[in-house]
Amino acid sequence: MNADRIAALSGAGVAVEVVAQTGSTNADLLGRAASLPAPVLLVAEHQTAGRGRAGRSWLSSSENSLTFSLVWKFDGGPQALLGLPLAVGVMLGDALDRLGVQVRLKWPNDVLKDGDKLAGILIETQSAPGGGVWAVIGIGLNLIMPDEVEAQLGRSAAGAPWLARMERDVLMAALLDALAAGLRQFAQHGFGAFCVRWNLRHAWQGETVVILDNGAVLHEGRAAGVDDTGRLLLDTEQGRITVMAGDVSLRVKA
Ligand SMILES: O=C(O)CCCC[C@@H]1SC[C@@H]2NC(=O)N[C@@H]21
Repeated sequence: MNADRIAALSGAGVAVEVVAQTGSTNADLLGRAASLPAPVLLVAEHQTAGRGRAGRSWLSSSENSLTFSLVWKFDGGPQALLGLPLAVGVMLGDALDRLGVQVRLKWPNDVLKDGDKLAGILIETQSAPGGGVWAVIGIGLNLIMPDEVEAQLGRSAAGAPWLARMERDVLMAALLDALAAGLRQFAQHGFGAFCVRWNLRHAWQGETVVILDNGAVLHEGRAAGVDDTGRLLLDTEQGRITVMAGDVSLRVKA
């Protein structure tokens, strides 16, 4: 992939860097955030220590996935980022739709294609000394899922062969444009500007789900979308509750 070409194809005005290999693009940008004057996109052709949500690792194949992080500074404290991971899911969903791949979203921020995970989003943050907060938005997109990666994951994951045939620089520029426009909108209006679109893409709307914490079931109920701060609404036997954290899984029928 070519950084100059991605920057030229994109209208986002964001600095672009491409490296052949690194441990984790998120770790790299978190380490540099304090010295960055403006947003930077870092793309890695290969990651050796990709990080996933909840301390998990992120496995991907070099040839068949896109792994990148975008660092963005927001005014305000951590509150300003409420719902950001979900909003990024909407930005990706809209961009992928335009590229001909229909996706849905699983709370809090997985991108699904035909029920399997197509992309994962990991946002890590750091306070800026003079005020504000840096968000490092890391995205791993599976273009084609090779059998050996699926075997290591222990589950099936989606691929998007149509995207895999696209020129990588063109695909990356399209995603960068969607993210930059979306992040500017988020900075002004917060998750409220994305909530309706998230709910329209909700993969498990009305389905009976369980909320898990380290594998233990915390709640069970019907998924009813998210509120305007990004919390999952769950209709349980005791009434509606809001869920702030955890993994959601479809209930396995007895
Ligand atoms: O667990 C998840 O679903 C989130 C996965 C996020 C993976 C991406 S790949 C690029 C960036 N760098 C990392 O180390 N992780 C994110």
